[in-house]
Amino acid sequence: MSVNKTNAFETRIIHSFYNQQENKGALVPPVYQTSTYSFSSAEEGAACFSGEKDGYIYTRINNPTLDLLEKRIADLEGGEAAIVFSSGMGAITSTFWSLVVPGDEILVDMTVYGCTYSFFHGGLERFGLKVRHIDMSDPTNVANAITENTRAIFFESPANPDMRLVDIQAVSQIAKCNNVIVIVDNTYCTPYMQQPLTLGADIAIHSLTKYMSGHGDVVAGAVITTKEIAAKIRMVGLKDMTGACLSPHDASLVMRGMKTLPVRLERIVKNAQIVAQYLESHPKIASVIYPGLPSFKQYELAKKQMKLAGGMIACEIKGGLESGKHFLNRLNLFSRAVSLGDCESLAQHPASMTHSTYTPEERQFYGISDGLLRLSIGLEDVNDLIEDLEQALQ
Ligand SMILES: C/C=C(/N=C/c1c(COP(=O)(O)O)cnc(C)c1O)C(=O)O
Repeated sequence: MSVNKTNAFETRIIHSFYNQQENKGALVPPVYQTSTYSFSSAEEGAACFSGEKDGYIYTRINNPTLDLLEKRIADLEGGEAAIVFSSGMGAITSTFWSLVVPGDEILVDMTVYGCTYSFFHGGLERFGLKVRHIDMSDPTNVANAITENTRAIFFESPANPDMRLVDIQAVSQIAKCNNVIVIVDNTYCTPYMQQPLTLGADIAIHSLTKYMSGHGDVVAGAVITTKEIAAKIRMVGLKDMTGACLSPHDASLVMRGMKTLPVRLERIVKNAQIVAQYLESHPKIASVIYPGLPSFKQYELAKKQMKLAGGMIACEIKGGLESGKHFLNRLNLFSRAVSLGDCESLAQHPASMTHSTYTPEERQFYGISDGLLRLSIGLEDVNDLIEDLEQALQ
């Protein structure tokens, strides 16, 4: 079976870059669960370390199982190369530690995942970088904010947890004119729904923990970009700065989960649309933020930029924090859990959980209200999900 670029996404995500007959006929790629590799001679070892010869040196740097996952992910995102990591935060930190130096400035959208926020303000700023948050929902704000020290622009679209979108193509065009790199965290969408690199971004980042693996059983991350930037992130960020390498076994779990990504997302999005419409019509719900609703502020951009509206819903319950907690505590089918993109539907309270790294003043400023809830819609029967929400809203 040989699969190539002419095959569809759904076919490539299952088969690409693996030949069964070259692996004793094994239907599923063998897992190279090894930490290190032997050399046939001292000369070969030296040649591998010097880069004269392509070869495997040590699994923190590369590994055949990790290679296969990296090739597949790069292909799916339309990038030249990819590196995988032991977490999404490993991907983010390895990327920045490889590319920035003290004095550089980074422009960040108003809202990002809590630990990413902590890394920017508790990590990069501590080492002499300037981190500025701007409202990237209007690309002209980006153009007006760039200075000669601006090195990178970072955003999530949709953003965790308030679903803000950024026009990737518009911001990438502005950045390119100013020689600034654009880094997009594409965790909420996956390449099935949105491909930032084909829209002009330089680097796409994933928490593979989420939709890509999709079964709540692995923590992993990935970066997709050009061969040149990937080599730098691998040999500096991964190898020396963070060491955040992915285990070959966990890489095989990610590849197993990825095989069903298209069908999982198609069903998840159908469920999410029905749940969002139900919540929007409920008298106890103050607001619902979901890209598939015409009431979504950036509905036109969502339709233009995203193949599907996604599985994440943000909503505000009337009565703020207390009624939000009451609602969460009454859920039976939804799991009260952080993370997202699993087969199981999850519900959490950003202000006290995933975004508790923000101070109350910061949450106020960045629009993460105390009453905001985040739902990750899974694969359960949608009537069962609605029934659980209905009884929790009593
Ligand atoms: C508990 C984790 C949550 N998120 C994580 C996350 C990461 C970081 O990814 P690892 O968790 O390091 O794989 C990166 N980028 C985005 C948009 C994310 O949502 C959560 O929100 O619930």
